[in-house]
Amino acid sequence: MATTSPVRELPPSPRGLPLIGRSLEYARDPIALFRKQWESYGAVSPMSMVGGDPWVMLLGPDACEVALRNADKAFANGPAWTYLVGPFFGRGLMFLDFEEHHLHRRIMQQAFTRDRLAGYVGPMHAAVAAGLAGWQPQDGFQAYWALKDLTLGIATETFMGGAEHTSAEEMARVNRSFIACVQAAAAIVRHDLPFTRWHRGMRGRRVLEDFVRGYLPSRRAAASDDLLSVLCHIESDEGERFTDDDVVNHVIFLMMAAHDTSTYTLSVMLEKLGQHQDWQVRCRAEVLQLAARVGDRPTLSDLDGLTSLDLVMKECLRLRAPVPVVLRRTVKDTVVLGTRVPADTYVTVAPQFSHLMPEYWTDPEAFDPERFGPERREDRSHRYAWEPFGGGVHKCLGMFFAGAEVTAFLFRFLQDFEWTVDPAYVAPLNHHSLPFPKDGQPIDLRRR
Ligand code: HEM
Repeated sequence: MATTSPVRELPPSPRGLPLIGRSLEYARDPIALFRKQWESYGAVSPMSMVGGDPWVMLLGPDACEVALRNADKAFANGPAWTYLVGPFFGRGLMFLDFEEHHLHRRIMQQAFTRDRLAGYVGPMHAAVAAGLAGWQPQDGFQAYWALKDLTLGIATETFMGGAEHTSAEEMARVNRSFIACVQAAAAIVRHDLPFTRWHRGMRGRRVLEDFVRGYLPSRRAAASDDLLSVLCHIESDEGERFTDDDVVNHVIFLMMAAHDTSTYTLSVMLEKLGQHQDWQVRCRAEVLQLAARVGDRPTLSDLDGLTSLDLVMKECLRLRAPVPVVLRRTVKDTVVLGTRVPADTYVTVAPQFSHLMPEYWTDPEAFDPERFGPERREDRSHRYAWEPFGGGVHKCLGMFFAGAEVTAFLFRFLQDFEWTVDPAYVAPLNHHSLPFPKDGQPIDLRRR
């Protein structure tokens, strides 16, 4: 006779501090918190975070897979992400669920086809060249902040067609507004009161809306290759299109989704390539070979051939995922690996922990890009062992865009510069919202 194991109930959550639960512990050292939870409870553990609501943490690829695949439609994105950053990025694709998400994703996919991506690569090269022209080689060069400006330049070129008529000063204000919106996610006071982070985030959102809305008439009037224009004109196979509000919401979310994640990925790559000169030399040799063959402006297919850079990018995303956790909220009771998770529970899904589990990776803390090479393919140890771009229906729509952006940048950078980072350096990370190096990621930079 078949037997079924009884469903376990979650043990009570450790209390943490009033109002903020264990958020500070997360902000201090998320990996240490993941390990503590894993050792105390295993894959499904109780948590307490900001707001005092019940939270659950899912650790390891099996548990992450259940939530990301979402076979019984128990996990929703909107109510979870809205809680964290909804007023600033709400109604972006990642915030939509089920039928509505399906409809918007169907339309938006048209903006990320291979042909469209190939069209974004030209403006990327132009923005990289313009951005790098201002980099002054020196010891302790603050790479992270320079990269942040440069990737905003890429986003402005590829998303907004260069944002003609916006002065450098206004662009700097737009950049500050993004930062205000992202940082508002970590606010303890989550109301629009003067002088609070939340308030600065709300003000930032208004700046961003005015900025994007100002370009709608010209982009609706004539189709061009930038993402804003593409979103104005694309339709799904069934003829569905975005309204003006949809376009504004999607572009603001896309700029956020693309900006911090790519900046951090590049910053980690500069750190690791600065510490591991053998890899820097290897990647440069590949780039020089490509440049000798195709010149200054490689196409998307040319960039695909930079295989060493691809290995390094994958390894950096494993060691330091730009999105270490994704959020969900249960819309009904469900069971994860035998443990009941009640309806209306916030759920933290932690891909970053899977990336460091010795069960799936040899010497997981070591920088070893070759582990992704055809001989080893450690990422195949489990379908969800490596999931920096998430999984299931919400899997990152911009992953190939990010790959193109990163390789377009390094294609130019490796030719023009060489750099070192002390092998003993450990980046001091701020984890209040998406991670970034508090010291600006210093590198010793020389022109070649
Ligand atoms: C290295 C860079 C990036 C990383 C690590 C990353 C990571 C992620 C992750 C983990 C998710 C899933 C969120 C969830 O499941 O709730 C996601 C969603 C998304 N990302 Fe990215 N992302 C990156 C770059 C980009 C770029 C460059 C774009 C756009 C140009 C982009 C657009 C999106 C969109 C539209 C979604 C929502 C997909 C949906 O909900 O259907 N991302 N990203």
